[in-house]
Amino acid sequence: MRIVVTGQAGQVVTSLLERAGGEHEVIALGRPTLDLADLASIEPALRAARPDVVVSAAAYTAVDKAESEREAAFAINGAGAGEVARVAHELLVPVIHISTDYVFDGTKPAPYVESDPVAPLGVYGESKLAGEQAVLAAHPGAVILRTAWVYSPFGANFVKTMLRLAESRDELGVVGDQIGNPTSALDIADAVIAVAEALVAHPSETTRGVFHMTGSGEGSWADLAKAVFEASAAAGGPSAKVNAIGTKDYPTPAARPANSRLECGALERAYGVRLPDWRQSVAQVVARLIKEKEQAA
Ligand SMILES: NC(=O)C1=CN([C@@H]2O[C@H](COP(=O)(O)OP(=O)(O)OC[C@H]3O[C@@H](n4cnc5c(N)ncnc54)[C@H](OP(=O)(O)O)[C@@H]3O)[C@@H](O)[C@H]2O)C=CC1
Ligand SMILES: Cc1cn([C@H]2C[C@H](O)[C@@H](COP(=O)(O)OP(=O)(O)O[C@H]3O[C@@H](C)C(=O)[C@@H](O)[C@H]3O)O2)c(=O)[nH]c1=O
Ligand SMILES: [Mg+2]
Repeated sequence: MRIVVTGQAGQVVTSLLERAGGEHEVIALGRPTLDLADLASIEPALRAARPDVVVSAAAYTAVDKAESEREAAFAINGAGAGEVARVAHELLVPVIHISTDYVFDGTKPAPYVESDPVAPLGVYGESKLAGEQAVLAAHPGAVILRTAWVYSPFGANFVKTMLRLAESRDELGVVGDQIGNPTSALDIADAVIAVAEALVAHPSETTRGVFHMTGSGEGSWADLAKAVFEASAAAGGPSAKVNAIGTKDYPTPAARPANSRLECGALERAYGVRLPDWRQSVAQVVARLIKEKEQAA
């Protein structure tokens, strides 16, 4: 199977390249060949790559910066994502589009299901919601996978930020009143490949639409930071004391949902896919990061 994925060095695209193994071919299409902000670049790039399935993983992901770059966020996450889906439909191949927990406002006192009303708090979430709508309008057979709190050995993410901060600080204040489901991009890659295999092998037996897909188990950002330092200390890496603080004590340009938890049972029922427990995956990623850093030194 030829999996064509948007983006070049992002966490999910890099994880797909690593996890596809010898079994599937993964072709990563990034700028300048495929630029989501340049709609005319998308069709020729996707056509030339001859996909069996398209994974739409590239996005404008700078949550705070998006507040002052609304146009760029909407061009990339809204119109760009819609064009990727339109071309996939024209090429008669399935599209798997990655979206986010930030489409919700976080006021629900329980994990969100797919049919819950969306109400993004910031520009990033609004632009990703516009993308979901554009993708579904352009490709009626699209599968949208909403994930959350993504970390990996690659790119920029909260886990790597915590390890970097611990190099120079003994204590860190981390918000304890936003809860969600930390998700390893490597686990996302395994799940996306499984969904892609089903879509390509048994298209008529698959359910399409929106699915939630996060790591199993929940926690706050402070819990995630603590898990990072536990794993880091065990592997001989840096650690810091985590002080759980309130959202009000960590002001940011973009508001974030207090409850980001996503209920993922529908994906398991439709595709038999369930992601591992987040603590186990965090420990694996942190151990790898520490080991790679030692080897590089
Ligand atoms: N990170 C997270 O915590 C979460 C992410 N998501 C979603 O998951 C998906 C993957 O995220 P993740 O891998 O973490 O993203 P990253 O922030 O790691 O990488 C973003 C990717 O998008 C690419 N990109 C950005 N702008 C453009 C553009 N104009 N044209 C083409 N490519 C572009 C980047 O390109 P380049 O390789 O050139 O830098 C990069 O490959 C996204 O859709 C995101 O919205 C959902 C929930 C949580
Ligand atoms: C670095 C840092 C962050 N925080 C807080 C700020 C924020 O509330 C929370 C997470 O901060 P970040 O900016 O790393 O995370 P953020 O960029 O909001 O992460 C989001 O990215 C997008 C792309 C998504 O789709 C979401 O699912 C989510 O993963 O932690 C602290 O409390 N202390 C700290 O030292
Ligand atoms: Mg960030």
